Amino acid sequence: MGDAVVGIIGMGDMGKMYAKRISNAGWRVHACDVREKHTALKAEFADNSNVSILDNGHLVARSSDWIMYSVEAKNINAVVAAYGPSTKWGAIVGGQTSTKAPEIAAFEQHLPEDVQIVSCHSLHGPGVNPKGQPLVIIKHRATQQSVELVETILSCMESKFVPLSAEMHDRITADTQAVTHAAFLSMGAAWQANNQFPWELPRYIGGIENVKINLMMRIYSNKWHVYAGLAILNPAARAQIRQYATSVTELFKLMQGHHRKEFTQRVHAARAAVFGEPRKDDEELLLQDELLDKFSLGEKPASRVKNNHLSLLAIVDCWWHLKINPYDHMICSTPLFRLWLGITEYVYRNPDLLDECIDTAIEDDTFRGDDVEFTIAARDWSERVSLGNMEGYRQRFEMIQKYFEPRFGEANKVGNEMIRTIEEGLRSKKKV
Ligand SMILES: NC(=O)C1=CN([C@@H]2O[C@H](COP(=O)(O)OP(=O)(O)OC[C@H]3O[C@@H](n4cnc5c(N)ncnc54)[C@H](OP(=O)(O)O)[C@@H]3O)[C@@H](O)[C@H]2O)C=CC1
Ligand SMILES: O=C(O)C(=O)Cc1ccc(O)cc1
Repeated sequence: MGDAVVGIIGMGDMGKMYAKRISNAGWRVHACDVREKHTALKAEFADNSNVSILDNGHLVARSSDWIMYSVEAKNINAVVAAYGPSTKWGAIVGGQTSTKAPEIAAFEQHLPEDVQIVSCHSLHGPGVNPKGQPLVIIKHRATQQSVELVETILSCMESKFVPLSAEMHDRITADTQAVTHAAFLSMGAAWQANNQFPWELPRYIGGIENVKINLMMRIYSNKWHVYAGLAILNPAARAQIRQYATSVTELFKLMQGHHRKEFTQRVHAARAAVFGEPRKDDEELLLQDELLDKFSLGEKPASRVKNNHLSLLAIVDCWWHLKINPYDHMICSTPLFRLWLGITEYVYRNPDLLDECIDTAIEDDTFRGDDVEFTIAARDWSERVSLGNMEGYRQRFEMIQKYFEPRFGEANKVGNEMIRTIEEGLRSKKKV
C-alpha cells in the first residue's frame, strides 16, 4: 500500500467499518472519537497494528493525508471548526455525513486554503456488505490526482463509485432516502399510536407487509441523528416530505368520503406518470411476493387480509406531483429505497392488486383507525422536519424506538437476510 495515512474522526458504526476495511487493505489509519470513548476504542483496536487510536481530532488531522469526518451531521460544523485548522499542509479532507450541504459549508468555512476537499458517502448502513453498493465520491476542491488517491484508498470497499456534485447528491438523496424514511417512520408511529405490534396482526403478515415491517424496524433500530440529519439538514428534503404528507392526507380524505371516481383517477394518473405503460407479460418485476413470504416476524394467516396500501399509493402520488422518476435514481440508491420501490412496483404493475387496493380503500372501513393514525403521523413528521425541530424529532423517534426495541434483535436478523436475498436477486437481474 502507499504511504498515505488515512485519518478518521468519529469512530461510530460507520467510522469503525471504514477503519477496519481500510486497515485490512494495508493502509495506516489514525482515528479518534470523543474523550469518553477513547479507552474502549483503544482496547477494541489493540490487535490491529495498522490502526492507531489518537487522543483527539487535532492529532488525527495533523498526521493524516486523507481525513474523513464520520460524525453526526448536526455536529459537523462544530467538529470541523475545532480540528479543521490543524489539517496537515496540503492534505485532503472529506466526510461521511449523509447530507453534504452542511458538511461542505463547514469545510469551506474552516479548512485552510491549501487543503483539498474530496468527500464521500456510502449508500448503505454499517451492517450491509459494501460490495457492489453505491459509494458517492464528491470532487469539490481537488486535483484529479487527489480524487484518484481517495478512490484507491476506498477501492477496498468493492463498492460502485458514483461521482456527483454535493448539490446533486443532496437532491437525489432527498428524493430517495428522506421521503422513504418519512413513510416508514409514519408506519411505526401509527402502529405505536394504536398500540399494535404489526407482526401479531393478520393484516400485516406475508408478502410485501413483511418488507414494510422489516424496514420500519430497521430504521427505528438505527440512531435518530442519522434520519434527522438527512431530513432536516438537507435543504432539498423538506418539500419532498411535505408532499408525501399532503399526498397521504388528500388520498385519505378521498377514501374517507368514498369518492371512488376521483380516487381512482388520481391513482391511475400517478401510475401512468411513474410506471408508464401496463406491464407486458414477459417483463419482470423487481420483487416477487412468494419470496417475501419467507421474511416474516409472525405466523402467516390462512388467507390474506386486504390492505389499501395507503403508504404506497401516497409515495407514487408524491413522485407524480414532484415529477420524480424513481428509476432514474437506482444508480445512487440504498437497499432500503430499492426494496421500497420494489414493493411499490409490485402493487402498481399488477392491475388486479391495484384494483383491490382501490376497492379496499373506498369500500372497506375496517381499518380506518390505522389509516387515520398513519395520516396524522405523516403530517406530524413533516411538521417537525419543516420546523427544523431536531429535539422534537429526537423525542418522537426515541419514544417509538423504545416501544419496538424488544424485537430489534430478531427483526434485524430477518431484515438482513431479506436484504441479502433480495439484493442478490436484483443483481442477477442486473437491476442494480
Ligand atoms: N448509520 C448509517 O446507516 C449511516 C450513517 N452515515 C453517516 O455517517 C455519519 C456517522 O454515522 P454513524 O457512524 O452511524 O453515527 P455514530 O453516532 O455511531 O458515530 C458518530 C461518532 O462520532 C463521534 N463524535 C462526535 N463528535 C466528535 C468529535 N468532536 N471528535 C471525535 N468524534 C466525535 C460520536 O460521539 P458521540 O456519540 O459522543 O457524539 C460518535 O461516536 C453520520 O453523519 C451519518 O449520517 C452514512 C451512511 C450510513
Ligand atoms: O438505506 C437507508 O436508507 C438506511 O436507512 C441506511 C442509511 C442511512 C443513512 C445513510 O446515509 C445511508 C444509508
